[in-house]
Amino acid sequence: MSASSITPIRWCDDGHLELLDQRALPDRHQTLVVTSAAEAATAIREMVVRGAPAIGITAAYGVVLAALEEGNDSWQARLASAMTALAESRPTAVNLFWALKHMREIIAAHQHTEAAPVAALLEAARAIHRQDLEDNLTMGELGADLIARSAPCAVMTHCNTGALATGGHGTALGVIRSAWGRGLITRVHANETRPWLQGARLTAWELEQEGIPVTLAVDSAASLLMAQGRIGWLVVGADRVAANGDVANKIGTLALAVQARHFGVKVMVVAPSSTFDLGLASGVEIPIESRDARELTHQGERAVAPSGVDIYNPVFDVTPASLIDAIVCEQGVIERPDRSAISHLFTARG
Ligand SMILES: CSC[C@@H](O)[C@@H](O)C(=O)COP(=O)(O)O
Repeated sequence: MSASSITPIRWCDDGHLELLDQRALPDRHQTLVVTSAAEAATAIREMVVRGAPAIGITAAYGVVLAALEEGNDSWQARLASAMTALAESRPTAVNLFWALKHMREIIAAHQHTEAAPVAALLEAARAIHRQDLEDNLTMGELGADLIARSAPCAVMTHCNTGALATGGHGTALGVIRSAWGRGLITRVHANETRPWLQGARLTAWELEQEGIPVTLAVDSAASLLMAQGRIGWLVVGADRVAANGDVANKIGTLALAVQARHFGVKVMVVAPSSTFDLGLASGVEIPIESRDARELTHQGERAVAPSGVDIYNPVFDVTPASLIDAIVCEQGVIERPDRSAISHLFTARG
């Protein structure tokens, strides 16, 4: 499978969704068939599909599945309850709520039709999927232009922000792909990303598919790599960007940004406009997901912590805007992000 053919989400015209099961990667490539909105919500919750844009796209197709379902309730009631279940699947990535809002607008426009507006909902879900890929390609070029200022250099990335996490190409990994294609990058340092290992299992795999040189290291090696002057840019994605430019992303991003500032490494956040939540004044308002203690206490079936130990397992953190050099969005690049720069970008572009 080449990187360009990695397709984590596929709508099938007989009315079901196929998800590449990311829990089994990199050793097994298995597909999960999803036939209802409830199954789509479970797949998001259980990380069959993950990454902010991919979660939003899956939720949009989940609404289409609900429209295709049959039952005694009105289609309006059925879709309302499906959207509640989808909205409860994961709390941090705002792309999920953005996609549901979009689908809700389609439903509102067809409120009085007798049957659920399946065709219109499917077209909307497909458009969200397509647009995400287009946005990633745009951001890839914009981000690569920034890297060009210090090229050639090695970059560090965290978590997985590639084709697996999006409609294709990727956000931060999309910038890395584009920059590699332009000869601007010498190597990618991927952090393993404890505890779920998105960096080891998914990012290293995606980069290897494409022949982009990648070195995998434990998360705690990042500061040493930066101290040795081996990293030009830290390039990460986002799950939610507040109106003042604070960024929620995979746990560990905050520590990386602090270290980067200390060692003079530039920090780039790559996020489409669907990841911005301009209704939140700052990052303290972003809901942070905590996941199961077992992610820390076990490796597979083996216990690696004493039974019953108290566990703290937040899976995102918030990096203040002051530690970010640039946010790359498909609408444009925001250097030294703050409230006024963000508001200017979105008002200028609509
Ligand atoms: C394009 S992806 C940006 C973020 O969604 C990514 O960095 C991330 O934190 C994903 O977290 P995950 O818990 O794997 O869904």
